[in-house]
Amino acid sequence: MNEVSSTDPVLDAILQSENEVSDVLEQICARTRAETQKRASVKPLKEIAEEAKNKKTPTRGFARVLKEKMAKKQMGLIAECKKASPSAGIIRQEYDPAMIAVQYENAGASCLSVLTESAYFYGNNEDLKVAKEACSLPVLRKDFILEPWQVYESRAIDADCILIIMAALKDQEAAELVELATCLELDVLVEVHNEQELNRALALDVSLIGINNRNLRTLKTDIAVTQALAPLVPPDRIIVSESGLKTFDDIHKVQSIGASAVLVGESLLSQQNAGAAVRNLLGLE
Ligand SMILES: O=C(O)c1ccccc1NCC(=O)[C@H](O)[C@H](O)COP(=O)(O)O
Repeated sequence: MNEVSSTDPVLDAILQSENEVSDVLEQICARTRAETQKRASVKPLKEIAEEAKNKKTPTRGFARVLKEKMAKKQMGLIAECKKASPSAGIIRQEYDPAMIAVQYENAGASCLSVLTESAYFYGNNEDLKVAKEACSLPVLRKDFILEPWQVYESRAIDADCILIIMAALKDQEAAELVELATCLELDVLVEVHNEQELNRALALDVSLIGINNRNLRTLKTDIAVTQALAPLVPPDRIIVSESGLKTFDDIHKVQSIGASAVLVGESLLSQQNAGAAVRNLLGLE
């Protein structure tokens, strides 16, 4: 779905190479690294680190809210804002993340997820800022976090939580990003798709384990991934089942096998009324 062209020679080279790489995750990560390098040349690490450290407002406690839901045996819903995705194409032609955030919150979502990746999801940092300002929910910055620069940036743009994708990182890189995020009071959702990634994730000092039902190489979703991996997660971690969840039955299924929260985007956003979609999904109407 990558329709974006650039006037930057480094990005142009990446765009050209993307056509030769079949793996979507690799393509997104290559582009994200190039973008981050470019942005870091405009705003050096020292400067973005200062911005992050100077943030006076505390984060909203993303993991805390999900823990509270879990303690009450209620399913936590992380409701996602995104204009588009590689698998779905454009989901919302008229995309208003602030309005969607309000609808999600009023309908009973526990947390928000906002895509900030631009080339494949048509998101940006402003989307996160306006969505956060419009509601009182804690917000996950949904992006491909590969560099410390992006962790500082996440705090600087007022994210409460970041996503770490094990398939995109080496163990040491993941551990360093988690440590930095924790120092900046950001929560971390660590995403896995198979047993090997899960074992690597469990070695990290994080409470939120995201089991992605989507294979990021083929883009296909299958709830059987949560079914297979959830029993391997120790009870002191919070399981978030992610992607491809559409119905109350799906939610019930993953809850019955140990998921305490779900991350849902496309099935909510593809309905006209995102609030009604949340209530239906949670079995509230
Ligand atoms: O959704 C994609 O096509 C995709 C492609 C490549 C990397 C990540 C991708 N999605 C990210 C996600 O995991 C979802 O945004 C999230 O879990 C919500 O999934 P859904 O409810 O299926 O929109």
